[in-house]
Amino acid sequence: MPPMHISSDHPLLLRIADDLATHGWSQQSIFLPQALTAELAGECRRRSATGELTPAGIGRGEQQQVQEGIRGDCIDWLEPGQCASGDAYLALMESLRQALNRELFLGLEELESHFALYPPGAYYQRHLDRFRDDDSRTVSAVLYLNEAWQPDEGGELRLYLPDGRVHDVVPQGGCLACFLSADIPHEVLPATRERLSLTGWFRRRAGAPR
Ligand SMILES: O=C(O)CCC(=O)C(=O)O
Ligand SMILES: [Fe+2]
Repeated sequence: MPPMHISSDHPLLLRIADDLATHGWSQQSIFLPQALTAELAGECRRRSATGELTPAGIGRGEQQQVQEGIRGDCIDWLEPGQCASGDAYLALMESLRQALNRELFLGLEELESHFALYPPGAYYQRHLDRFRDDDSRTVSAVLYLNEAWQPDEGGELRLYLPDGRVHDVVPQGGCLACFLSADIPHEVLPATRERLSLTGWFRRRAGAPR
């Protein structure tokens, strides 16, 4: 993977900041170069094949439970230094973090991200990404890793917008969906094929004023 750097004043990142400020969400259909998307998809599949992905839980800490009736995906956290494609993604997200802080004064301090795989038929019921006992998740950013997703394969991310409308994001490879974690309820609809993503949350210090 060639080293990739996007400066924090790249127009794509400024557009995301502007969308978040104006609407609370943003969809960038061509966010990642195809080669990087393919490498990240390969890493997600590799982790699946070696059993590194595990059923995702609901909630935090000791209250965490696996409930397939609420969410049916398997996940594995991405840490720096694990793979070149992951590091390239983290570098991009660092530029996005700097852009959001500079443009929107969000005070985002860190990113947590995991690979996710939804088997066919799996879904994630409507929810908010902010935990009741921890308000540090501020911006959610979901990157899709699915090559040539067809419109009839389902698997949309359905956003419930503040104005009462819904917006469906097709999980097409290279597409990034961002939204304010506390403000936009959303759900993942079931798909007829395996659905891969890399989901990140920019966090502020827990307890910081909104
Ligand atoms: O994969 C998606 O489209 C969204 C996943 C999600 O909502 C979550 O992991 O909290
Ligand atoms: Fe979510």
